[in-house]
Amino acid sequence: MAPMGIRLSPLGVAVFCLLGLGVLYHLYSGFLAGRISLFGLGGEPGGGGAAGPAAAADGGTVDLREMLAVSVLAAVRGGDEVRRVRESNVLHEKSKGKTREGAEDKMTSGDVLSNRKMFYLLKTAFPNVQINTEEHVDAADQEVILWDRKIPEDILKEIATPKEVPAESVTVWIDPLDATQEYTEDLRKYVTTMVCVAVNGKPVLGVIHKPFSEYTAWAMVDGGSNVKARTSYNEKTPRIVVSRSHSGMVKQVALQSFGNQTTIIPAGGAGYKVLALLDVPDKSQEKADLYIHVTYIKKWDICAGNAILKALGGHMTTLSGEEISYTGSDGIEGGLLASIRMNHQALVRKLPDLEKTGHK
Ligand SMILES: Nc1ncnc2c1ncn2[C@@H]1O[C@H](COP(=O)(O)O)[C@@H](OP(=O)(O)O)[C@H]1O
Ligand SMILES: [Mg+2]
Repeated sequence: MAPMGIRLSPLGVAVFCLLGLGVLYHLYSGFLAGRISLFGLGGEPGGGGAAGPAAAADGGTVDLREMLAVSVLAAVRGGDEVRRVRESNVLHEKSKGKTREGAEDKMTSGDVLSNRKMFYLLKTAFPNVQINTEEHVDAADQEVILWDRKIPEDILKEIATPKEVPAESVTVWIDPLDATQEYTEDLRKYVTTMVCVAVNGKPVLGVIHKPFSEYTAWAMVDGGSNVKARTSYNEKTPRIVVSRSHSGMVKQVALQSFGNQTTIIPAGGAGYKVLALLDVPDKSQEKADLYIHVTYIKKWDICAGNAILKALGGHMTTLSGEEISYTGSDGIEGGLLASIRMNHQALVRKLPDLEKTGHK
């Protein structure tokens, strides 16, 4: 029975309902915004759970062992995209512009889709760390890729304890498809996906994955690795692996420094060329004693290889022997020299000064 003396005005009911809807909308949009910031680009960490952000659990620190585990997974998942696109034969090849030397800087669906998987897997697991990646990340096309936080046995076996560092000291470098030029030419053996973690600009862990042979090399400085150096290298007349598509004057530089007996091996991909210096079981992998590059190159191309070489006692420096800092600008100007189990500084002394000789 309706209470006596109270009349419900239709206008009052409508205003009341609208107010109610407003309150509900406010609450719900706040909740949604919270979810988006959790998984979004650089949002504040929150929540927990199996796949919750690592930094939140430990007051702004991240465990490098966990970062290694998720980096391996990211390289493999990115590699699955790279392989899938290549096998579909629909690459949607585009030019991003030209390099300084005038070569086409190419991009394909393989680069874009691999980048999306790798970036969001790492960003979801570690929302507080800086991630620099070769390809543009489309914020309108976000993907939440949960990680189960399981560290694979081979990593646990090599690295027994967690290695915490402040999240703000970390810079991650992703190359979702190294050797894009060769990928478009269907030269599959050169193609890799790479992840590198630098701490205060120093490369500390690297992952290089070959999607077409499903081989993955990883190493952490002062941690462990699943790859090692070969037992011997030819320092006197080295086999030198160099770029086949961004070579500049590298052949002249190599022959001038190490003599005409030197064998030059042109190859695609900076990841492939670092693996050429190591003891890699993959049959499609050529072997070399040194890796030299003379033109400009980007840090996502070289950071993972630098970290792996460093972890195994090798070196990657500019041609004048300077260490490379993996913060700040995207690229390096001074060329590259990579070696392992050799006197690196003695090799540097054999090289000409590129600025003076104009051999870039
Ligand atoms: N002069 C240059 N300018 C820009 N990028 C360069 C470069 N030389 C090499 N690179 C990049 O470094 C990687 C290895 O090069 P190369 O195969 O010639 O040795 C390639 O990366 P991506 O394939 O990821 O673009 C290539 O584009
Ligand atoms: Mg690339």
